Amino acid sequence: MTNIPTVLAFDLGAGSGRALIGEMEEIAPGGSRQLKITEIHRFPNVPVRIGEHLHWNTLGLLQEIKTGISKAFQLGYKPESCAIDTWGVDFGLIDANGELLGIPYHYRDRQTEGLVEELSAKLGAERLFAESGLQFMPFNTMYQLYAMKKANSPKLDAAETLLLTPDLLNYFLTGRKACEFTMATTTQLYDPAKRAWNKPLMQGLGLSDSLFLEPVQPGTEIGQLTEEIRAELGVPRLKVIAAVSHDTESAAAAVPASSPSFAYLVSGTWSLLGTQMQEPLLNPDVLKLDFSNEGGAGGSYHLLKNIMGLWILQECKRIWEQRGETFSYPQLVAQAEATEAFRSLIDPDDLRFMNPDSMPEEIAAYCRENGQPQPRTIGETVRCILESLALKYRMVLEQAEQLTGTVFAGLHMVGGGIQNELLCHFTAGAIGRPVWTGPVEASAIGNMLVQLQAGGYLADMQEGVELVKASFPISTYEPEQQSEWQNAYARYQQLMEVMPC
Ligand SMILES: C[C@H](O)[C@H](O)[C@@H](O)C(=O)CO
Repeated sequence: MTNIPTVLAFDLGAGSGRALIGEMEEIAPGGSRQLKITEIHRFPNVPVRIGEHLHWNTLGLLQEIKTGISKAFQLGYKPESCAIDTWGVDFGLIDANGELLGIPYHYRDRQTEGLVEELSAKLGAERLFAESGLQFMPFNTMYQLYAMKKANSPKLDAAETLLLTPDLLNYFLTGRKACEFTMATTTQLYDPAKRAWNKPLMQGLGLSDSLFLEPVQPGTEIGQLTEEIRAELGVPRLKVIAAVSHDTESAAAAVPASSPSFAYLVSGTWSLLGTQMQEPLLNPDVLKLDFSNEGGAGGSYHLLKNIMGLWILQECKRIWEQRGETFSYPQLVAQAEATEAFRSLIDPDDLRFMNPDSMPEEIAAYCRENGQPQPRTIGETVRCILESLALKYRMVLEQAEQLTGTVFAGLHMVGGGIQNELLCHFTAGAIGRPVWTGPVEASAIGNMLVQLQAGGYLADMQEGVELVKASFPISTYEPEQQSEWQNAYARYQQLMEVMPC
């Protein structure tokens, strides 16, 4: 019997993490191949508040990763390698003895409030953009480090190395420190034009430039599981590979597009809407429209925008549950469907939605302050969120077209958010073009493709995309109710003029 190439992917999102096995099966001898994915472990990712700060439960996440590795072997799989992808920007600091200093901050921690404005005034927004290519988001690594600097954090003085979350977890697994390229590009301290760390900027902020390791490309072997972990788990040798470690870009690498130039939306806690480029786009229009250039697979760059995403709905659901009103997502969507269309709209990217004490009340306040009826029911609130997201997607899609001079035939949506079919319908309606959805597990699949390529089973990532197309169904949503969506978009544009993003 021939061995089926098997890999283990860990995909960690802001709300939950998953371990999935990927098996590349030959469906006819010498013929076409398919990727079969099996989820073997799922765990919540719950941030922890200590005093005034919000942190990740990094050690808990490591423990869940170890459980995922154990389960893989207990279930009889023989993965050749494993790899981890996570959200961007966050990090741990390692001291001279190789130990973690403190507990990594969560990107929604409030320590960076006001720092976008402060650093733009101090250094110039133009310079910051030209040298990072990034959207001005308060949680970018640069602002987090600057907040620590301003607070005289002793951790910064004691730190020898900064490891971004996937690199940190890889370090715990292997004892090897590395910095993966796509994560490095989310820091705002990496210069995309020079493809190098921005040491003058680090020095200007009072940060030690030796904190940052030379980036490695996805597919690089980080090392083997440490002897200690193998003994603890009772598992054989296992290679740890650098994935496209930033989950957004991992998902983008798995978009089953047929055209070389396509627009995608990675839908989850965040909505990341963009398109792949070969080189970063760093002109003043990109700065004005506040887009990001983030590193992707194969050294590519992606022009994209972070949109607040389903976080707004997740937070409402959490608050309603606290009040004893517990509904599943399908139940929430059913309530939204039964309400009046386009009653009230919000700008999902207003920073007030970043981490408010009560999301439903924040939405109601936004509507009131903008002369709109405030949502009265759960269904009305959910509808307001989903319609507003869809309209925002149209705005950002059109901006991406304007910046790249490309007209996109439709939008590929991937990630967990595509399970919300109403959002997919609304998106097709809002953009007035087809929406193609799938696969749900795009980030984990992108992670697997990198491992399969590193193992020599795929010639390149394009062959990986063909594998995705052969393996996972795509659903199509056609645009409907076009005059209603046009009117809503006109209203939405007016709202954006009042409160620009
Ligand atoms: C901080 C955000 O999570 C990040 O910028 C975004 O790109 C992401 O990684 C979403 O998972």
